Amino acid sequence: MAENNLIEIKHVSKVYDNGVVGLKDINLTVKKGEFLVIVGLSGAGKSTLLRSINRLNDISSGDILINGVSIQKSSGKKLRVMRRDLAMIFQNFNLVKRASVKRNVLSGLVGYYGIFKSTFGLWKKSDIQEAVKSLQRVNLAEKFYDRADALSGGQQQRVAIARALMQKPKIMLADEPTASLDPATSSLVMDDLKSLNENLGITVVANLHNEQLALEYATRIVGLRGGKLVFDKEASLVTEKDFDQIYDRKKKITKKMVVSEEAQA
Ligand SMILES: Nc1ncnc2c1ncn2[C@@H]1O[C@H](COP(=O)(O)OP(=O)(O)OP(=O)(O)O)[C@@H](O)[C@H]1O
Repeated sequence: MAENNLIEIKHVSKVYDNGVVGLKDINLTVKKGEFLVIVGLSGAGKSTLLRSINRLNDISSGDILINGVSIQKSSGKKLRVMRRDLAMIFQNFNLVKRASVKRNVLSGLVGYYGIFKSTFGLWKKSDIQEAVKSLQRVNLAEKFYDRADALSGGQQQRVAIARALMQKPKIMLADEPTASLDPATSSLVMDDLKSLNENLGITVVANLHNEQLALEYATRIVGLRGGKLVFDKEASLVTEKDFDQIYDRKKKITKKMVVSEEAQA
């Protein structure tokens, strides 16, 4: 394993129990510190791939290594310890809506405390201080005692990021983190992800529908289509043509193109 390879996806395929093929022979390496964005149409396999990385999905063949260790072959305590390095945020935020922000953020420690202590809120003072710090990172410290469902969608997503930070992850997996948000709020959430990537050195792997956001925030972009990897490029090298391949867009015929094609004829 090269020293900087944090996630190695090797010949990964996934066939669901009903026969639907989610992923076909995916090979992908994510290096420490990258901000990798996965783009593709609905059904392209983005969620399947992301959920395979922390083994919320089992894969059908191939292997996935985290820091050189197969998560696919790990179980029990070893798997639980590996998962501490892998935080995840979701399109629907997945907060306990009737609970306070404080409780939601502290629940990010469940991988360290276990379910019992988390359920009964048996937190150490130092953890409570850490929760405040996590919320400060997403500029929401003043919401500590509010109920989660009293916050806007964007604020809830940022609380979800603060919760994820509690587990001190090396990798942040973000499954369509802005899909439920308006453009301005989406940028705030993406800014938070960028900040933890740049300031805390957390590697980010995010699924996004929005190609503009992908181009703006990613260091590298991977395109999926029908479960297959179509392109894998540094963000600055990704072209309109790359996106056309995965979004099935026809070449737009503009007046200017007709004139220039006529001139060439
Ligand atoms: N639990 C499941 N059982 C059966 N098929 C599934 C399951 N989850 C996903 N699929 C199928 O696998 C394929 C890939 O789905 P996936 O959710 O990974 O795509 P996606 O790119 O994340 O799409 P979206 O953006 O809509 O979430 C699709 O054909 C989908 O219908």
